[in-house]
Amino acid sequence: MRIALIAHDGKKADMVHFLSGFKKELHQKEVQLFATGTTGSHIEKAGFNVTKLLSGPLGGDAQIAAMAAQKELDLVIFFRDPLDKHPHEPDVQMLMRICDVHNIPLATNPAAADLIFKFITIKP
Ligand SMILES: O=C(CO)COP(=O)(O)O
Repeated sequence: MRIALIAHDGKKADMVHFLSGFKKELHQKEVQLFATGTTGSHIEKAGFNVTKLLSGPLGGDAQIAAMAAQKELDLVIFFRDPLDKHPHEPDVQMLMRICDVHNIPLATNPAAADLIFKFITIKP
């Protein structure tokens, strides 16, 4: 299971908190985590192994989108901050569009991500 993790600045703490609730599941060797740069640093500090890509505003969202388009991801978790502005909003929209084009599951808030993780982890 290849999972991409992205969080806007106002949601990075939520991302770490969310992942901490699934520590055991996420440490299984078949789970591979990818993240945009700064999100990845936060996740790493919380004790997870994660492949860090570029920071979002520098192209990280676009890199994740490229991976999704090439079927290199099974799930994208993107905690967006709907109350803030982002200079790379076109990249954000592009990433979500690519997920829909290629039918990649995309969770944009902790409640949706929680449902997906619970579904995945109870499956054999
Ligand atoms: O900007 C982002 C998503 O659009 C996230 O990028 P960072 O993880 O580098 O902050």
